[in-house]
Amino acid sequence: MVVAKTLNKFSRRRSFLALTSVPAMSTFEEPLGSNNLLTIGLDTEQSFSFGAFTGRVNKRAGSFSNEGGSGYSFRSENEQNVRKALLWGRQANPRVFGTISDASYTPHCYYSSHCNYNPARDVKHKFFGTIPEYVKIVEVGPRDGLQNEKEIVPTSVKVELIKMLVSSGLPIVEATSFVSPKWVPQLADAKDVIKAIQSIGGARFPVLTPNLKGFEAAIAAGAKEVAIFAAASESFSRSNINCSIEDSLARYRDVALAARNLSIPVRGYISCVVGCPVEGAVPPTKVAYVAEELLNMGCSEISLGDTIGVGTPGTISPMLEAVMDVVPVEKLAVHFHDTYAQALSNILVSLQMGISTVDSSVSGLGGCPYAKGASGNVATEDVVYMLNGLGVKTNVDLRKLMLAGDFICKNLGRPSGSKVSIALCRITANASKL
Ligand SMILES: CC(C)(COP(=O)([O-])OP(=O)([O-])OC[C@H]1O[C@@H](n2cnc3c(N)ncnc32)[C@H](O)[C@@H]1OP(=O)([O-])[O-])[C@@H](O)C(=O)NCCC(=O)NCCSC(=O)C[C@@](C)(O)CC(=O)[O-]
Repeated sequence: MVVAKTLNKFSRRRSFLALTSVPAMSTFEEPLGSNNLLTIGLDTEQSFSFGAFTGRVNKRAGSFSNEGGSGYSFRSENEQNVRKALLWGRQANPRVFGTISDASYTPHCYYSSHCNYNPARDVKHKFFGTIPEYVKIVEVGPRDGLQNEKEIVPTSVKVELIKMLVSSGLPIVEATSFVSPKWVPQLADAKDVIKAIQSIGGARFPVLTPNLKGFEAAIAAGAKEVAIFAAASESFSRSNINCSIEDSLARYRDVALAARNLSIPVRGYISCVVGCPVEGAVPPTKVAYVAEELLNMGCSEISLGDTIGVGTPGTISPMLEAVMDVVPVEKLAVHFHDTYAQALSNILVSLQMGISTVDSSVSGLGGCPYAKGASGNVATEDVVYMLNGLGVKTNVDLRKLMLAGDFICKNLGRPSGSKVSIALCRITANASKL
């Protein structure tokens, strides 16, 4: 009810960007949007290749035979059978925690379809017409994702991860934090990380700075953007940064002023925007208060963090509504942890309310050291998949992103926290058995 009311209000108040065109599904890892389901089978010829094997699709059986010997690819005149073989074949197969390699998960593995007439567009417009055409994804894996890791991740691995994330098309990769190494030992190499990524072009690399000391160290190392992090809960503020909300805002005013003098953009975070591990529910008015303070001190963007992942669309939407009364929607970002599997629903409702910046972490890495029980951030792969399904542009290449996820998961010795990544690895493994 609250959500519906909120959305109606937004529909009336804002001139939303309509999704006038739906991009053709160009790769088989793309989700099936409603438009595709209704227009399946429109193509005349499809091809699918995996390295060096060539086979032919048996239309009736939905399988294919090797015809090229040395090759590994197949071509079909009938999209429907290929799609069935690839997309539904996974259901019959056992659970596979496949790993991705350049050879098996290859850029030249493709599957195309073109939709000429799309009767689903009206439906899409009705329910999703308020969603922005482009969403900026802020990748927080190297910072939020790793800060809680017990085993120290080598600097070289962090740097390689950042490179891979940038090469997937992510425009912003939060690289590290200039915080006390006694508090967050994992990020004690912040200076080295920033120095090592200086030559990487094509993305921005903000870093967290809790005070002037951190800010000065970050700038000296070569950081060109910083983020400050307040909380909407008094208890969390004290456990995270060892001071009250008011004291933190005073510190951050100093940081923001120093940043302005150097023309350094400052992002502001607010943690515990709907719930706090100590205090429980957090009222939207408190979040709005901190957001306004951060805006007034000069933050160019304010990221609203559901640190312990307890929010649902029912609590996220009134919180957003309160914040939007004091901060322009284009300056807001959402930052959801997925503890209760609510993150994608919360992102969807945020997009419907006009938010166009979403934080996420590759492979769902993460958790705050000062929020007991908080699990990882929403996985970037899952966010990209959902946005692809909605026809929203991100400019992120899902395959390259999955390679980055695979790289860091192997280094951490654990499976991916991205459901999309796990599912697509299964498809790849199945396809390679065909
Ligand atoms: C904020 C402080 C520094 C206060 O820490 P403190 O102990 O209150 O500070 P202090 O001023 O008393 O200094 C104590 C020692 O720390 C040093 N120090 C002081 N500042 C720095 C600095 N910048 N860099 C390096 N060293 C520093 C300082 O020099 C001194 O060293 P000593 O004399 O004992 O050798 C500390 O509490 C801290 O570092 N906390 C880390 C908090 C953190 O990183 N939390 C995780 C990130 S926030 C988050 O994850 C939430 C978010 C953003 O993702 C959104 C969401 O999910 O909701």
